Amino acid sequence: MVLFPHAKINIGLYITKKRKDGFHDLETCFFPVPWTDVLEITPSEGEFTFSSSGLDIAGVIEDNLCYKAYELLRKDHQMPPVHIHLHKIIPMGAGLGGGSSDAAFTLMGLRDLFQLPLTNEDLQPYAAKLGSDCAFFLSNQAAFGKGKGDKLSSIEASLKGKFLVLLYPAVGISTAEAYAGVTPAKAPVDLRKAILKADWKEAISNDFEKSIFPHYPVLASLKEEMYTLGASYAAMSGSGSTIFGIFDKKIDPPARWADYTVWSGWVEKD
Ligand SMILES: C[C@@](CO)(OP(=O)(O)O)[C@H](O)COP(=O)(O)OP(=O)(O)OC[C@H]1O[C@@H](n2ccc(N)nc2=O)[C@H](O)[C@@H]1O
Ligand SMILES: Nc1ncnc2c1ncn2[C@@H]1O[C@H](COP(=O)(O)OP(=O)(O)O)[C@@H](O)[C@H]1O
Repeated sequence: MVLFPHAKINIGLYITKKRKDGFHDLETCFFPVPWTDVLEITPSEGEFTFSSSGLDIAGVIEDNLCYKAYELLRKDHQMPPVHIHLHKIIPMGAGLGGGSSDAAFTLMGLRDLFQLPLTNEDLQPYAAKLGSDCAFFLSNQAAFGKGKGDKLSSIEASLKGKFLVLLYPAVGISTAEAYAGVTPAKAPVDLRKAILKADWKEAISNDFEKSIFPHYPVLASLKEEMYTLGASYAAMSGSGSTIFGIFDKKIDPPARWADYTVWSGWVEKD
């Protein structure tokens, strides 16, 4: 079975509270982006095995979220061993949620491969244990997230018909460190309402930009460059360092971005 775990971007991100469990409460809108890894799951003999190609993934196999997803599901459901091959394309530590997406798609892939009687909703508690962002990837649809990012509700907003440009400038930012740099505060807007209006540029922001941009001024200038190129909205995704721009027409990435990882494409589905 071959699956295509996709990336996400956050449009609006407000960190509202430090929780007793050390995590933070946030308010954000997640949007799926069709930049994908390739994940193959096949039944195997003997024991669980894992291989990867494409971008190097740090750590041992036991650290990999695909392995963790398999182990977590296996505790409650009888499953034979599998071989997982992950072709890693989505940059890591980039604010694109690629690892969480791999984990969520592993859960759904195992469920489908072994016909486990589980709905996507039944998979939510497993996803929440694997990562705060993980539950979002169980449905390929824009969602408002609160709590740790795992309390989701659907939103009517969509990027369908927009041309998206994602620029990863190879600045690796640890999510935990990014959270540590933010002072939580009440969200300045009701994001669920603001996302339905047209003035995103004036109304919607990402709290991480305030603490991250002073350390990496290149990120602030890349965001400005997106606007110069005609973006209707530009921002950093999640804890960074990916900067994205939303356009009404196709643009060609400028030659000066040759050192960066760039993905661009039309969004074709809601
Ligand atoms: C910031 C966001 C925004 O969508 O995305 P990324 O930029 O990582 O893609 C997410 O909240 C990232 O979610 P995820 O990447 O799943 O984080 P986790 O693995 O659960 O947690 C990594 C670390 O981030 C911090 N963390 C994460 C989520 C949260 N609500 N509060 C936190 O304080 C904790 O220090 C935790 O140990
Ligand atoms: N299957 C996986 N793919 C990517 N990263 C993984 C995976 N499993 C574990 N990780 C770890 O998770 C970290 C965060 O990766 P990722 O979710 O892609 O980024 P982000 O949190 O910025 O959205 C990586 O640095 C990596 O060490």
